[in-house]
Amino acid sequence: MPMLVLAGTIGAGKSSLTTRVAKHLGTKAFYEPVGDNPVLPLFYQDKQKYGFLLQIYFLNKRFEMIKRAQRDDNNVLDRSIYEDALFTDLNHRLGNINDAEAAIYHELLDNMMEELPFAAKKKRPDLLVYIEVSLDTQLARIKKRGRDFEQSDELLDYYRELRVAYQKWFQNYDISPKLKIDGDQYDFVNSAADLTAVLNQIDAKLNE
Ligand SMILES: Nc1ncnc2c1ncn2[C@@H]1O[C@H](COP(=O)(O)OP(=O)(O)OP(=O)(O)O)[C@@H](O)[C@H]1O
Ligand SMILES: Nc1nc(=O)c2ncn([C@H]3C[C@H](O)[C@@H](CO)O3)c2[nH]1
Repeated sequence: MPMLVLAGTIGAGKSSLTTRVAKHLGTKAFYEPVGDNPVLPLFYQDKQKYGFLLQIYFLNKRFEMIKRAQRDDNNVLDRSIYEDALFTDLNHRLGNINDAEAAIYHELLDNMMEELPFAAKKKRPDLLVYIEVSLDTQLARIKKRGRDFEQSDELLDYYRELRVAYQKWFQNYDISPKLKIDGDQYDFVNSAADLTAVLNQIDAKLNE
């Protein structure tokens, strides 16, 4: 049975699709910590003060999640460890994380990756599914979901930068087979037909 990873920017639909793909494949779903994350609301209030701490928080949780998931060899993960580094690099570039913090983060990440069979490519994901959405769709979904700390108009530039960083990252991603899903076109949350179309694309890619 496969190990799938769902990737995409904030509000792209990863958690929603993780649930549906796991159900479809009869596998376990592993979610990113959000509601119980004490650092996330603080980060959105003061990115420079909490940027590094948030990256360490997510890296630690991600590592834990991958280790749990690997016990089963049969699962769907909401976001990849590779995207954590994308967030770190973007926040470094934006000045929210300083040079020393970025260097420490990457050293720690390398050390941790050596402990994962994942990193040795023995156990990389069988498929990375990237959901791409336009900025308008992303903003509409963030609004609809309604997490308070993600609503400020001041975050518009951050969301814009993140989207561009994601596009480049996906283009260069070569660690496993990959598939892009058009999250504007397919409403896999409300339309059964759209969900089937997306699941068919995933099945076809897994069977390649
Ligand atoms: N394809 C879609 N069509 C319509 N609505 C969607 C779609 N994907 C997600 N949504 C809605 O958009 C909101 C965000 O979705 P979701 O929480 O799955 O995103 P996410 O990528 O996991 O976000 P985050 O990175 O912030 O955790 C939810 O309200 C969800 O119902
Ligand atoms: N700065 C930062 N670094 C990360 O590694 C990271 N991973 C997720 N997030 C934020 C995005 C959503 O608000 C929310 C849910 O994805 O958490 C992150 N933010």
